[in-house]
Amino acid sequence: MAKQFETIALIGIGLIGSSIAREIKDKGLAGSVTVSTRSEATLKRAQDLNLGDRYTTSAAEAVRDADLVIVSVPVGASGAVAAEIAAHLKPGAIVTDVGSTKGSVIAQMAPHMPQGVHFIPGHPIAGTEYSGPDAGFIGLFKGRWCILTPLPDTDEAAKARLRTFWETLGSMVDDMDPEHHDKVLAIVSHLPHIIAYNIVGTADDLEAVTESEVIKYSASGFRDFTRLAASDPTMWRDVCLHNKDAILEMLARFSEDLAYLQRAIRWGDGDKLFDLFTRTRAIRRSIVQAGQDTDMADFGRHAMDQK
Ligand SMILES: NC(=O)C1=CN([C@@H]2O[C@H](COP(=O)(O)OP(=O)(O)OC[C@H]3O[C@@H](n4cnc5c(N)ncnc54)[C@H](O)[C@@H]3O)[C@@H](O)[C@H]2O)C=CC1
Ligand SMILES: O=C(O)C(=O)Cc1ccc(O)cc1
Repeated sequence: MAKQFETIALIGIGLIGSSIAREIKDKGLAGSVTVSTRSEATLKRAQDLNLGDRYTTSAAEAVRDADLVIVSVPVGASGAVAAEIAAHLKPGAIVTDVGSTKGSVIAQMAPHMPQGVHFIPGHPIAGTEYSGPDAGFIGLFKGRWCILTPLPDTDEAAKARLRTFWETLGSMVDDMDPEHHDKVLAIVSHLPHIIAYNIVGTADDLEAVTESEVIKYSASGFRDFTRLAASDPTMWRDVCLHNKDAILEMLARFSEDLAYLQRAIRWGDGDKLFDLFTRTRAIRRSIVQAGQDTDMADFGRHAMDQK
């Protein structure tokens, strides 16, 4: 495939950054890739995995000659990274990110972006419960959505280049308003993770009561929750803190609906239960039919296989 950028800088080289690095190398999308991350140990691991061409712990140094800068760090670190790179960005460079929240990332990064630099926030809706440079793999983004949340007055040519980049990685690309993104992702991604952390925590607290049988007899439903609940604690702490309003709004709605369910069970209202379960089954079936089954467990297994 043809080269799309002369130099790409990857700031943060965990699951997402290293998956992007592998794709760039595999598809020959850059003349040169500079990898930067805060810790020496992670950088060394990235070098051992041969994820880039140049390696540095200085994000400022990494972006100096980059035409495309991709920030793939926990969302709480976005502001610090933006502050560090701002003065060193090349005029005309495209700066993007992959953070799971968009309003907060924009609030943290946009004020630092100099005139003449194209800041286009993004979010690939693709991942696993694994983290770190070893967890990345080619194919992670294939057939998955990548949402761009451009600011008003974003340069169309720069946006088109970023769109083409993600499409080359196999993604389908959509534009979205950041506030809308944060609400949608709160219900389809953030709440499921919070619910998983909660149910696994509750089961763990109950271990004494249930004589340690929770893990022993865990059925596949509970196991599905444990996969999500194994996701990176730093990343998900940051998501919760940085999409606070939308998450709290969705949690309130969720609690209300749970109370409705609780009431139906208490009063033996089988019709209500049956109606809800019928409606939700139809949703799952329509997702599977549309070929949009986000069974990330497959990705998880794939990542494990690569280790
Ligand atoms: N894990 C997932 O399934 C998905 C994650 N995301 C988003 O992608 C971003 C990265 O997530 P992962 O790759 O999964 O995380 P990860 O934990 O695998 O990697 C994070 C990387 O950021 C580096 N880092 C942390 N703080 C830093 C700082 N202050 N300066 C420079 N580097 C720093 C770490 O050393 C590591 O290289 C997050 O914002 C997350 O919300 C988006 C889609 C899916
Ligand atoms: O592992 C899973 O099931 C995921 O849902 C992966 C994921 C995590 C965070 C995102 O912002 C996008 C995708």
